[in-house]
Amino acid sequence: MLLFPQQPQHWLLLVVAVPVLWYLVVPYQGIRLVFNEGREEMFAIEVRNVTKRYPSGKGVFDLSVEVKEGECFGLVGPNGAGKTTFIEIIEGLRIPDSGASFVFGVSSREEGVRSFFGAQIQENVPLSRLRVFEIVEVACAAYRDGFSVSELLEMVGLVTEKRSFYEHLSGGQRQRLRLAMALAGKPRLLFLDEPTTGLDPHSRRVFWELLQSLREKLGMTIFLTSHYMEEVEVLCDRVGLLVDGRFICVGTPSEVVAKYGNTVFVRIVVDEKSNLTRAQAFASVLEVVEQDEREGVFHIVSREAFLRDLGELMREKEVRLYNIEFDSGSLEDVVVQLTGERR
Ligand SMILES: Nc1ncnc2c1ncn2[C@@H]1O[C@H](COP(=O)(O)OP(=O)(O)OP(=O)(O)O)[C@@H](O)[C@H]1O
Repeated sequence: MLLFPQQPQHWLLLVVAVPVLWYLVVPYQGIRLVFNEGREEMFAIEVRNVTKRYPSGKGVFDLSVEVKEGECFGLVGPNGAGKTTFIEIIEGLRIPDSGASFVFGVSSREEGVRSFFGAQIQENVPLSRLRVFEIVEVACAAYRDGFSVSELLEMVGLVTEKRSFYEHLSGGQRQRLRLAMALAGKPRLLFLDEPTTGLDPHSRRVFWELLQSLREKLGMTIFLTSHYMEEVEVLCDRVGLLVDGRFICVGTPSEVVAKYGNTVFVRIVVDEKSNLTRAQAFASVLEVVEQDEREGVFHIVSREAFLRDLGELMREKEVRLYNIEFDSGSLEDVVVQLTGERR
């Protein structure tokens, strides 16, 4: 009767019953489809208008973000901006005052949300008197269908250190061990909170390479916080800059630099008969980074203003150019500039 209604009242029942069942049953199964401009899409992370205000007035305010499956999203911002608060709301460890967040369609408030992600434990967890393989064994014991101890040690390059005590590992090895623990349950989503803080530049690069190769192999989504903009440029598809609990900008690192960066550098080289020493008097030069008679690097107001100055110099002083290169600055320049503007 319900499948092939004959009577108008049965049609009415069908029209009412199906949406009600859909609403009740689908979230229960942990499946929630997001209807987005006619497309059906389920995000790895979806946060809608989340606010958490602490008694001090600090916190995070009206934050929304969507992270696609397989994407690497970087959350950056100064100390106290609200990064940990935001990440812990998504993980279900803090309850927001308002708004909602979902991981693969499951509300962060539900216990089951934990099955989707792995997170790196913090340095202050007491592990020092345990050996590497014992620590990984404990992590593996929590999952039925996760990776084995030997798979994990292989993945993070700690096979030869498996009998070493945690306290004897280098900073880079400890971070790789924490990564192994986070990966134990074969998570679809990995949370990394400042994963390379305290590492030397070489160990940091080793960690980046490891993460990139694991991402290629396992295809997981990554949500990380970082204070290193180079790390974000190397690893992340998109970045969100959080200041005082609010997003100032979200986009790919190059979009953010192109849209918000007003730091422009120029390097010019002139021929041997020309002299560049007058260049620092240009109105368009904010700062001389380096300069000698034939070559100079300047932090400038804009390309247009500098080219006007240079045109004048070439006409009046017969300066001939060998080479000119502009550089828009880095994500770090933009973040420093935007963060400073808000302070
Ligand atoms: N449980 C809490 N109770 C009261 N205030 C808190 C609590 N947790 C964080 N705060 C405050 O909220 C603000 C945001 O803190 P949060 O730790 O989220 O920032 P963060 O961006 O992760 O900082 P950092 O980069 O230093 O780790 C800070 O001013 C902090 O003091």
